[in-house]
Amino acid sequence: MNTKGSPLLTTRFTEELRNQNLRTWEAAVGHQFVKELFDGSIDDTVMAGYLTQDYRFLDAFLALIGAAVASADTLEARLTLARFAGEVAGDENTYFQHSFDTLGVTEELRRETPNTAATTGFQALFREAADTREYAAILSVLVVAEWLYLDWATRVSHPRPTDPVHADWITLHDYPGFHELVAFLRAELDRVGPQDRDTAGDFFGRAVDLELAFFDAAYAHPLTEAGREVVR
Ligand SMILES: Cc1ncc(C[n+]2csc(CCO)c2C)c(N)n1
Repeated sequence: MNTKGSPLLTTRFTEELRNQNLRTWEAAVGHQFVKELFDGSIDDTVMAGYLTQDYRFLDAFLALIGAAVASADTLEARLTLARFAGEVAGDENTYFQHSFDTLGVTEELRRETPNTAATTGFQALFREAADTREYAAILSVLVVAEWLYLDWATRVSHPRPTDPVHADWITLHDYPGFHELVAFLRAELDRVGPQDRDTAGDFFGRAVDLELAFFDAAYAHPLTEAGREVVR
């Protein structure tokens, strides 16, 4: 028996959700983007486009964490989520600024680059989840965004690439605090999700679909060298 009094061998709720989306989940975690990030062969135009879109993702994501802080049902959870928001606003933002400089992605170019459908889809999903004001719905989206990234970053045992733009993107999704964060978010969804099964399953599934679409979009919409200021 575990602490909730369930038999040990029952599947965790978050595991169940992942199993329901396993094909798409595996396609995202084993994506060409992940392979090329680890072996350092990813094209700068692909990385520049990906990070330009992901910075918009980060903005909407921070708003979603705010909704999680507002809807959490315990002080402990609220404190953890608030600290998480602080981290996202710190280290993650620094990585983006350094990488845009290295890849020659100017603010102007970022302004002129339209959203891909996946970015717009994520922004809409984040807003929809936040607007439910339901902790389980919000957590379902947060769990996918964090757990799927932890999964790809930890699954491959290859040595880290040497380029900091590549290596630091992996490290941001595989350090002890991030493992703890994913453990916390999953435990929270395991706790509150089963009371809200349909909503949780709906938001979780749509988030997994978008994660795969987001990787695909990086190859469909590279930021061409002509548009960038520094071509390395
Ligand atoms: C498409 C996409 N999905 C998930 C993440 C992962 N992620 C999103 S915000 C954030 C900050 C918390 O550490 C992390 C890790 C991403 N970057 N881009």
